[in-house]
Amino acid sequence: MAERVEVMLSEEEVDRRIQEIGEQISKDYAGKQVHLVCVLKGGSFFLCELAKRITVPVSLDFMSVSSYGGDTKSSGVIKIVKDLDEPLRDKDVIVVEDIVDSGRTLSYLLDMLKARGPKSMALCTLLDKPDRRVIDVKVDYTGFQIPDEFVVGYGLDYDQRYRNLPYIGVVKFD
Ligand SMILES: O=P(O)(O)OC[C@H]1O[C@H](OP(=O)(O)OP(=O)(O)O)[C@H](O)[C@@H]1O
Ligand SMILES: Nc1nc2[nH]cnc2c(=O)[nH]1
Repeated sequence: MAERVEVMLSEEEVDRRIQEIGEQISKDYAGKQVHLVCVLKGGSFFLCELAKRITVPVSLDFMSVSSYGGDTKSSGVIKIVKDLDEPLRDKDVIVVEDIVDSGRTLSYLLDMLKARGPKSMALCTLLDKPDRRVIDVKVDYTGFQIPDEFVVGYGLDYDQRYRNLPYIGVVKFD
């Protein structure tokens, strides 16, 4: 079966939108330093592009999580595979993600990170699939709201492939 990727959002569209979000964050955090928290692996491509477009001082940290399998998977309970290097206390934190789907991962993760005492906490996602939401999550910055399709590119994988595509696409099987 042949596999191909159909473009949903072109490289130009994605770049333009990231520039806009970068400008908005720079305005909203004028006079402050933002601490960007990247959730690996998917969020890494968006984080790098976004960070370059933010004009207030930026610091970065990275974490990696995985959902517990089996019965607990649907609860959104996640295991920290790699924790942040720095404490969040008194920092203006923006969690940067590639996609919010059911909302389970982010709902759990944000609660966990808020308990570490940041001065403020916001969520920025490149993609949002509102039709798939199971748990309500407050998203502060959204690149694009997309329909319920499995997308790849810009950090998002299909079986670990396609993360490096510079656009958002949908895998089609002919
Ligand atoms: O809203 P949810 O339904 O919880 O889904 C969103 C999560 O799924 C993706 O991560 P994934 O598990 O694919 O990890 P990866 O970034 O390492 O590929 C994405 O980066 C979010 O963390
Ligand atoms: N690659 C990929 N991962 C996801 N995780 C949650 N939704 C998606 C999606 O549409 N694509």
